[in-house]
Formats: sequence, structure tokens, C-alpha cells
Amino acid sequence: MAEARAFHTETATDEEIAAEAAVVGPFTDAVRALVDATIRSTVDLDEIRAAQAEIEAITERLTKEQIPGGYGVRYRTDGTGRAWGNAVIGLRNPIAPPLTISTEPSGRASADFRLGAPYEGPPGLVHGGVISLILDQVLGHAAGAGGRPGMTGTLTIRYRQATPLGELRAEAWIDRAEGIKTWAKGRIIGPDGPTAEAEGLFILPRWARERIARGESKGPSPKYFE
Ligand SMILES: CCCCCCCCCCCCCC(=O)SCCNC(=O)CCNC(=O)[C@H](O)C(C)(C)COP(=O)(O)OP(=O)(O)OC[C@H]1O[C@@H](n2cnc3c(N)ncnc32)[C@H](O)[C@@H]1OP(=O)(O)O
Repeated sequence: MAEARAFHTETATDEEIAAEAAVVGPFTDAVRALVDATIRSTVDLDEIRAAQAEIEAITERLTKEQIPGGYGVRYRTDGTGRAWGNAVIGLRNPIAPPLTISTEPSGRASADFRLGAPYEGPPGLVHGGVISLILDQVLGHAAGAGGRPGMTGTLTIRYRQATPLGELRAEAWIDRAEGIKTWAKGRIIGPDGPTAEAEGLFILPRWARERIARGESKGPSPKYFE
């Protein structure tokens, strides 16, 4: 299942994708605002009960038609992929902050982003697992952008100082590579400098290696998710 999804080829045109994005992007932003309001609203309990009924009605409306399982990644022939369900960058995922990651073919990736109330761990600070989630994605992007895509084999984080909720930056780069293995490094930068540093090992998985060896990959291998 994972393999089939990973190599699912996109048939929609650029115009069709842009038209869909123009609708679902703002829709997801609205749900994201709802998640934030769920945490921070101070309206009275009757108002919350009334809002719940409206939300349940909307959910019923949306689930009349839906895909089985997750969104997957819809790859294009240029090797990029539409990962709209992704937990970090997904255009259709209100859980995603979301990050818009810029990449360079040299194997660098970066993103400026904001983490609000839904990502809190210690009071006023970002949850350590969320930091790990973001670094995993940004390091994975760096590896893929450098032409060395892979699944995360290991990820080590050093939390140097607390990361405050608010405006942040993530940066990653390829440190070294050997065959199917790529080591990437990266960091999160807050208002007072780097807060967390990461090193990850990304491995081109066996199923992808076998597929490439059998010559079954049409076009370039998937590099990273867009
Ligand atoms: C095209 C591919 C996908 C592209 C995705 C784009 C992502 C974009 C961004 C995504 C961002 C988000 C990213 C995510 O969230 S990815 C989600 C989190 N990660 C996973 O779920 C990975 C789960 N594990 C696996 O899929 C496999 O175990 C992998 C792929 C890791 C290796 O399975 P494979 O069957 O290929 O391995 P092999 O047995 O042939 O061994 C090969 C070599 O590797 C060495 N080894 C094996 N495992 C580990 C390990 N854990 N640490 C260190 N080394 C390890 C092994 O000793 C051997 O070395 P050597 O003896 O030859 O020296």
C-alpha cells in the first residue's frame, strides 16, 4: 500500500491543481482557525454546545463523500509530489502549521513559519515532539532536494533552549552521503537564536531500490514533497 501510494502518478493539470488549491487552501485555513479557537475561546458553555452541533453538521456534510485512508502523495513526472495530507506541509491538513519549504538543488531547505497555541507543550513553549516533527520534514526535504530522497532511519535532536510559540525558522542541509544513505543536519531558530539542532539519517528504502533496479520508475524518482 505504501509503495503504491508513493508512486501514484498525478494526472491533473497545473490549472486543475491551482483551481483546487484556491478553494481547499482557504478552507483548511478556516478549519485551522477553528482548532485555534477551540483552545482559546472564552465563550460560555452553552455557546460551545451550540457550536459543537454546527461543527458536527459540517463534518456530516463533508464525510458524505471521502477517500479511504490518508491522502497519500500524488507524484508528478518532474519528481515532485503533492502531499496535501502531510502533517507538516499539507495544504489540506489543518493540523499542519503549515510550512512552505524552499529548497536548493545543493541539498538545502528552509522555512519561516509560525507555531501558535495548538503546538504548545510546556506553557508558552513549543512541544518537543512538534519540534522533532518539523525537523524530520525539513531535513527530509534537504536530502530529497539534493537528489538523495529517503525515509528517516534515525533522527537525533538536541534541545538547546526552549522554543517559544510564535515566529520561527527552520534550516537543513546535507552533511554527507554514502550510497543509499544521506545524513542531513538542521536547526530551528527562534528570536534568541538556535533552539534545537538535529541530525538525521535518510535511507532510500529497499522497495524503491528494487523498483529503480527493475526499471519500473517512470520519470525521475520522487525527490521530496511539495
Ligand atoms: C523515494 C523514497 C521516498 C521519498 C520520500 C521523500 C520524503 C520527503 C520528506 C519526508 C520527511 C518525513 C520523513 C518521514 O517521516 S519517514 C517516516 C519515518 N520513518 C520510517 O517510517 C522508516 C521506517 N523504516 C523503514 O522504512 C526502513 O527500515 C528503512 C527505509 C529505514 C531501511 O529499510 P531498508 O529495507 O531499505 O534497509 P536495509 O535492511 O536494506 O538496510 C540498508 C542499510 O541501511 C541500514 N539501516 C536500515 N535501517 C536503519 C536505521 N533505521 N538506522 C540506521 N541504519 C539503518 C542497514 O544497516 C543497511 O546498512 P549497510 O549494512 O548496508 O551499511
